[in-house]
Amino acid sequence: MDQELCRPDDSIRPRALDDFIGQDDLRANLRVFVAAARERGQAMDHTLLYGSPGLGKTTLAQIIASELGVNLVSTSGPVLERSGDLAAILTNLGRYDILFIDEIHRMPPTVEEILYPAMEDFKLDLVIGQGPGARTVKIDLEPFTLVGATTRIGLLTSPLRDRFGVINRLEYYSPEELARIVTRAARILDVAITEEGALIIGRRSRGTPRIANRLLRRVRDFAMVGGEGVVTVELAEKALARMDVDEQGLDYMDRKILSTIINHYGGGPVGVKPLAVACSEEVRTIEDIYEPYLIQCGFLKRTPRGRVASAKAYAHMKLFER
Ligand SMILES: Nc1ncnc2c1ncn2[C@@H]1O[C@H](COP(=O)(O)OP(=O)(O)OP(=O)(O)O)[C@@H](O)[C@H]1O
Ligand SMILES: [Mg+2]
Repeated sequence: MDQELCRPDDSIRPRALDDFIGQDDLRANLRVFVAAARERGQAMDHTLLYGSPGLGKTTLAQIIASELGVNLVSTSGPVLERSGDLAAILTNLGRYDILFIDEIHRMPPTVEEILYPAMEDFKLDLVIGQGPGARTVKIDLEPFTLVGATTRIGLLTSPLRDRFGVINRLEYYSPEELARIVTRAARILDVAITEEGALIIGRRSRGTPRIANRLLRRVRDFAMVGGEGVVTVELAEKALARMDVDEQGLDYMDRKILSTIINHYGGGPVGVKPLAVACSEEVRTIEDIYEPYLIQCGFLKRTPRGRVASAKAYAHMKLFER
């Protein structure tokens, strides 16, 4: 229990490609790339994974390393403040290791520049000294694979993007896939759940495994306290209603965004900044987390003049008027 509290994701995070549910095309491709790299005895091509938060980018990076049988070294864009930070990591990589850089779009330009020769030729250009006496030395690196992850592919510079051999987009999951993910997690967490109960959670998880797993944990609490211990349709529906998650999987903030556009801005268009202020939320959070799903479901449209609520949004929000 303690361990679960500290690292809530670890026990249910899939460890092998076979346990990873959904993203079928991507998974099939990765299987080929991994097998080919192993067969050739080379580092796998640099791989970029992009998609909304919680769709499995970090999980996949770990799986790639374990399928290749190599070490994974993890860091993230914002952590790499100076080029020396990245140089230290690169020189310590072992042969064919995976270097995972999360939020790679947030790497400072000076750090990004030393990544180019490292990715291309497995070389590091180090500048030693300062001023007129400064000189560059080239250091050979072990062949490695860079796995980059980002929620914002549009913010990647093109020189960086072009150096990835493989660029993969993670899609939202279907309710059925999410139900399978929930069923698998329930088995690991020792929660009894019916097939239909899992589908209810799957339908309301915004296409996102991380949310599905989080809802499962909360529904489990309701099943244990005051329930029969089994997650049935009735129990799942009751628990999700208590958590303010509606039938479309929208939560309080999603509905607040829609109702703000409809009631304060006549349905839009409204810019994301005033919208964020009106909702007391950060622009980035709205852009990265809420908007993509609202757009995907057809509740929201992005136009050059701002965000617009769709007819579907009006119909959905009517349900909440009293
Ligand atoms: N395909 C999948 N099958 C089963 N579980 C999954 C799958 N994808 C993700 N998960 C679960 O969802 C959780 C979130 O996944 P992960 O941390 O890999 O997302 P991410 O894309 O890296 O998100 P972020 O952008 O926020 O870093 C994981 O702990 C894992 O348990
Ligand atoms: Mg991640």
